Amino acid sequence: MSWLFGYSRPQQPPSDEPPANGGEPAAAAPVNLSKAEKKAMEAYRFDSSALERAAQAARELERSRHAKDALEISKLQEMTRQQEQMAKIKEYEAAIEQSKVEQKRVDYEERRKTLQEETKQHQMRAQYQDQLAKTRYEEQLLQHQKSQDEILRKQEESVAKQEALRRATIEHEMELREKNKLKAIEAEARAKAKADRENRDITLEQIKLKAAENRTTILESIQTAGSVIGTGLNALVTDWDKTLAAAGGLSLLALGVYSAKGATSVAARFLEARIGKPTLVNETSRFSLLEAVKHPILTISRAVSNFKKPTDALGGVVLAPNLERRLRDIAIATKNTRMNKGFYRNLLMYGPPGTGKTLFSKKLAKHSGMEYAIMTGGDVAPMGKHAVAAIHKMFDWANTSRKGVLLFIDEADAFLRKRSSEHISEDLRAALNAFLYRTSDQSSRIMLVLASNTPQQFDSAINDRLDKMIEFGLPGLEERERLIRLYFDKFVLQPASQGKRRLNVDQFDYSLLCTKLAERTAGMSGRALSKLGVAWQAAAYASDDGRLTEQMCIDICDDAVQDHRQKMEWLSVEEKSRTMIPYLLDLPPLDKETDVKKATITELPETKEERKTKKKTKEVELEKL
Ligand SMILES: Nc1ncnc2c1ncn2[C@@H]1O[C@H](COP(=O)(O)OP(=O)(O)OP(=O)(O)O)[C@@H](O)[C@H]1O
Repeated sequence: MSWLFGYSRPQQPPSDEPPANGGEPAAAAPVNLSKAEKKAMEAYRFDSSALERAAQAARELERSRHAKDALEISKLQEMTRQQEQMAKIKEYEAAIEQSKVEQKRVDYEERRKTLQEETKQHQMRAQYQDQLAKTRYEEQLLQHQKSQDEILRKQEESVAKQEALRRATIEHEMELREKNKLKAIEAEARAKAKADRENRDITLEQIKLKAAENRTTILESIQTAGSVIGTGLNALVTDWDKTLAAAGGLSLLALGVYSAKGATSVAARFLEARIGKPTLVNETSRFSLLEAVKHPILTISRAVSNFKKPTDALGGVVLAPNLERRLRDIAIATKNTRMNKGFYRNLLMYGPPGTGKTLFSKKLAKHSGMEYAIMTGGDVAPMGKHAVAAIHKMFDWANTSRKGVLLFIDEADAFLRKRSSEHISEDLRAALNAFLYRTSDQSSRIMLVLASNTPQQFDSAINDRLDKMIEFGLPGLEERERLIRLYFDKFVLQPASQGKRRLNVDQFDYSLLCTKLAERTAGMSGRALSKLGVAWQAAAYASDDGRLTEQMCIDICDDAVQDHRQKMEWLSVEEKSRTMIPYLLDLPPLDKETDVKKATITELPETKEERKTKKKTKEVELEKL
């Protein structure tokens, strides 16, 4: 269709020739014009060729058969173009709307950020104000505390002054009273001496009269008694029947008295062996009628616990793993011996005090279904010549038990020491002999457990009777930690959790505390650690609100450590060298300069090298001693 409007045709250069259709020439080119004139002419020239071509086309169209169609097509084209224009307009409108939405979104985002920033600023300001208020409050508190302290200090000072004044007054008063008293006594003595001196003759006369009277009374009584006995004897001698009757009566009376005495003592011994508890036995799990009458509640509770299932022999006893293994074997063997009615083996337990010897022995008896009896070696010597009878009585009593008795002798070295020793008395020697006689054979009724801190003092015959020797050492680091946990739980956590008593515990890491305290308590025995638990409990009860804090635990532990070290220092040289060398070597030295109380829990423990050097130094010192 381009031909219709002629825009696709190549443009004809303007020519001077007349057009083919005979029309007018476009313009007559002026000839011989200067350049400037030509330029001026160019400005007014109009190219009419396009119009001409359009007119030509219109004419051709008029003549053409398809003129109408062409017009329709051009109309359609125009409409299409208009629709395209409309679509574009819509697109532009949509783009405008889109840009408006985008603008709104950006605005909203801006506003949100601004709001956020404002909130943040507000928060920061609030926090800062809060911080300021806190600081101000703390300062006020501090100020208040200071003033309180100052008041307290002044009050204390004034009380101390008053106290000093009061004491001085009392002392002065007492001094005066003492002086007055002395003066009174002196005056009294003087007056008495003067009176005595003046009444000397009268007093002497009185004494003489009294003595004469006494003499006369005694002489008269002797005369009367003599005459009565003489008359009686005279009558008896002269009458033979009376003499015989009197002799028979006296003999019968003597026989009656002696036989009654013998029968009573036999019956008493029999009853004592079955009902009572021998004097040498301090503690026993065995039922005794006398004990039941004396302590009924204790006896009932013991009887109830005896009916319970046998307990673990090592329950609640914390020992080194090796020792635990050995003791477990012994417990199993003892239980089987009892069940099979075999012969018991005698044990020796030795080691420093408070390491669980007695505790384990009791548990062993309970675990094996036996009864136990505890005696102390130190009780034998004071009994003197009665010790032999007491030992026999104890063995008789033990032999009457059907369950079997674990006879635990604490401090056994006190009476089972070497017979050749000069320090042993005759009575003690006799007691030892009696003991040796009663233990000469293996027994299926009595299991002997000797405990001693110095087993090297035993008589060789005693050593011969021992089947197993077990050393109870001081607890190591791990055992100490277990012990501390055990007693912290027993004495603090359990009563606190029951809530019956007035005891609370602060929130802190108990486990970490136990670990740290174990490091500090080197050289302390199980007994010392159990006392630590009791001390914590007591401190909590003593506090105002019944609350136990971490710092209280640490302070109490430090005190105990300090006391323990002091006790170790007090041990005599002999004791140190004889019994405690292996255990003392493990103990860190006591440094009097450092106040353990001030030390904090965060202190680093000694290094291995330091410990070794200290150990060596101590060894050398002990050797020198
Ligand atoms: N190994 C341990 N495990 C748990 N508790 C222990 C241990 N050792 C000691 N104790 C605590 O210490 C207390 C005293 O212990 P025990 O009487 O058994 O010591 P011991 O070795 O017989 O001392 P001693 O030679 O002075 O008689 C026990 O009742 C227990 O509370």
